[in-house]
Parts: sequence; C-alpha cells; structure tokens
Amino acid sequence: MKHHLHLGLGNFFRAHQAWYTGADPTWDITAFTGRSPDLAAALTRQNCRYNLVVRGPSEDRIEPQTAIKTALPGTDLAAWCSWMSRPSVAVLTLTVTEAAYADFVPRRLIAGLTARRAAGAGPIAIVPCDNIPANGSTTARAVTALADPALARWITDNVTFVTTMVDRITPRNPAPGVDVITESFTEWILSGDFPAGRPTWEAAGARFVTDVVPHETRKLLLLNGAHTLLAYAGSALGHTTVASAVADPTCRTWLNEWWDEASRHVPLPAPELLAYRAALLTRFANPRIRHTLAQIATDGSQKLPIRVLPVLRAERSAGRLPTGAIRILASWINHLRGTGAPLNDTAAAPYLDRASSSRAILTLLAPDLAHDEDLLKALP
Ligand SMILES: NC(=O)c1ccc[n+]([C@@H]2O[C@H](COP(=O)([O-])OP(=O)(O)OC[C@H]3O[C@@H](n4cnc5c(N)ncnc54)[C@H](O)[C@@H]3O)[C@@H](O)[C@H]2O)c1
Ligand SMILES: O=P(O)(O)OC[C@@H](O)[C@@H](O)[C@H](O)[C@H](O)CO
Repeated sequence: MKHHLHLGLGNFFRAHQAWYTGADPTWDITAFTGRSPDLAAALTRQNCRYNLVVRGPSEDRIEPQTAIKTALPGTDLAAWCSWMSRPSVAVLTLTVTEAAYADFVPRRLIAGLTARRAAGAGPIAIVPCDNIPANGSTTARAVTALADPALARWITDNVTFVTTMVDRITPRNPAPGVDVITESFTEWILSGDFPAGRPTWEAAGARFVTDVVPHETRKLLLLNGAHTLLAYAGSALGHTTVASAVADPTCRTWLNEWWDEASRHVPLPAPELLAYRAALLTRFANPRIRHTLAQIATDGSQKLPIRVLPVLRAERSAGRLPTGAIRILASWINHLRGTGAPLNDTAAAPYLDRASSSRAILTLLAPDLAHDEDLLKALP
C-alpha cells in the first residue's frame, strides 16, 4: 500500500483530493489538520469514515468515504516528521488557506523534508491545492528560501512541486458532525512530475496537462473573483449567501460586468469562457448549498491581489476604467470601514490603520496603482 499524506485536513480536502484518491484502492491517506486538533479527534472516533453529501439543487447523493485511514492533529510535529520519513509516502497534498503560505507551510515542510532526508526516504511530490496562482512554484520558492544549502540541494534532487487548479464548492457544514457537504461539480487539473508514483486520480476525472495557467486563470478570476465580488458588494446589499446574492438581478448584472472584464485576460477561447460563466451561474444559484458570504469574505487582503488586481492592472494598462473590478475593490474598502460581511482577516491591521484613505490603502495593497488619479476618483 502506498501513502498519500495530507496537511490541512478540512472540508475541502475531504470533498476533493481524498475523493480522487478513493478511486484508487492501492493507496490510502494519512491526514494532518493545519492547527486545531478537533477534526482529527472527531474523525478518529469513527475510524476516519465520513459521508460526502453531494448536494444537488433538489436532492442529495450520499457517498461514504473510506480512503483516509489515519487523522492526526497538526500540532503533533513528531508524528508529522515520522510520516514524512516513510518511503511509502510518495505524495503530499496541501490545503491550508492562502494565508498559510507566508510562514506555516514553509516551516512545516522544512521540518518534514529535513526528517525525510535524514531517514533516506527518497523522493516525494508536493501538491499544493490552495487557490494561489502557480501554487507549485510558489511553494517551491517559499521552501527553498528557508532551507540551508545542503537541504536545498537535496530538495532539488528529490522533491517535485506540482502545480494544480482545484475546484469544488465545499462550504463549512452548518450542522455538527464530520460529514462534508459539497456540490456535484468537481475539477482537478495538474502539471508536474511524481517521482515516487501517484494514485490514478484520472480514474475519477483529474486531468494532467503541460500548462495549468489558462485553467487556473479561468478559475481564479471567473469563479473566485466572482465570489469575492458577492462577498463584499453582495453582502453590502444585505445578502448572506452566494445563492441569495445571485438570485438578485443587481448582483447578476455586476457579475456579468466583472466577467466581461476578467474574460479579456483569460487565455482560453471565448465560447469556452461563456460556457464556464453559464455553468457558474447554475452552480452559484444552487439554493440547497449554504455558502456564506462571510466565509468567502475572510482574508480579503490576501485574496484581492490574486483574484481581482491582475484584471484591474491589465485594464488600466489598456487605458480602460473597469467598473466591475473597481466595484470589488471599492466594496472591499467599504468592508474595511464596516459595511457588509464581518471583517475577519488576519492581515487586516495595517489596512485598518489607514482605512479612511483609499490612497493609503492602495499604497499598501498595490503601490503601482496608488498614483492612478482616475482610479482613485472612482474609489470611496
Ligand atoms: N472550500 C472550498 O470550496 C475550496 C475550493 C477550492 C480550494 N479550496 C482551498 O482549500 C483551502 C481550505 O479550504 P477548507 O474549506 O478545507 O477550509 P478549512 O477551514 O476547513 O481549513 C482547512 C485546513 O486548513 C488549516 N488552516 C487554516 N488556516 C490556517 C493557517 N493560517 N495556518 C495553518 N493551517 C491553517 C485548518 O486547520 C484546516 O486543517 C481554501 O483556503 C482554499 O485555498 C477550498
Ligand atoms: O476557500 P477560499 O477562502 O480560498 O475562497 C472562498 C471561495 O471562493 C472558494 O472556496 C471557492 O468556493 C472554491 O475555490 C471553489 O472551488
């Protein structure tokens, strides 16, 4: 039996990567939480079994999941290093939120890879699955920057960093218990090498490509950017969920405005993008999936640079004043000032210090745009 190791046991991992590995009976999973031990304890109490509740617009499909065999708390560093030292562990996936890549991920990977090298456990593929562009090379850079020269050489020879685009809307489950509610749509596109092998994820529909960029750009701008629009502008109208916002014609107009702008910067054929937009409207409208705007609004200062600013910059360079992108930025600034979804952002403090001035906010968020007077005139 080969092992798939995971860091960041939560809802998304259990609806996505664990589900894909479940399609290959020759692999099993050991998963560590990022921080809180609670989910590891709750899953262990029921032999790591849980149900995936695949929630359609009118009914649920219950899929019992058995691929996870061991669930451990992220606080158990000794167990982490011990699992990282096993030659049978060939793949490590990560879902720890965007915010964790600045510090937690590189530190935890350095500890694990140091132990693996000392144990002579051989090569491994690291597969980040967070909503970050070029997540493979971003993780590689963060890890090698922290490694001493000998470890850095060992990493170059033994570790690959796979870039992935992941998609399956999986909100926090409002009910107690360990079942996971998700949508039926799922997508996983990967690029990179697996020097010690991998589960046959393609058996469940994963796609292996040479270039993830067009796919990740499509997903980050059109899906995540739209979520971010609804999280700030939709919540300011009083909506609390994606489904309720998307049922509002005003929000749908705003979505189309944003999608028209963003689509100009996704390197895929126009018909494919139009089909993706139509599918997104259907996915967002599912009234039985309670995806709260408050959850999506979390950590906005780290999500805007990924989901919105690339479009704003590209549009300004082309001499246009993009009302859709500006609406998202403006509503996030208003969110900092207390409008809409509650503020929950670990990196918000410096923005709050200067929340009364849009120019000061831009100086921190996107200094290259802080002297764009036409843009500033359009901000609150
Ligand atoms: N939920 C989705 O629909 C979805 C879809 C695509 C991608 N993702 C990606 O997966 C991530 C996790 O989503 P989830 O719904 O499982 O979230 P979650 O809140 O269940 O968290 C997952 C894990 O991340 C850990 N974690 C959170 N913040 C951390 C930090 N700052 N440092 C270390 N560990 C931390 C938690 O302890 C938990 O183990 C998202 O942030 C996103 O990047 C989620
Ligand atoms: O999970 P986050 O916090 O990165 O972002 C919230 C949502 O935009 C996101 O989870 C989407 O639902 C997901 O990316 C869909 O695949």
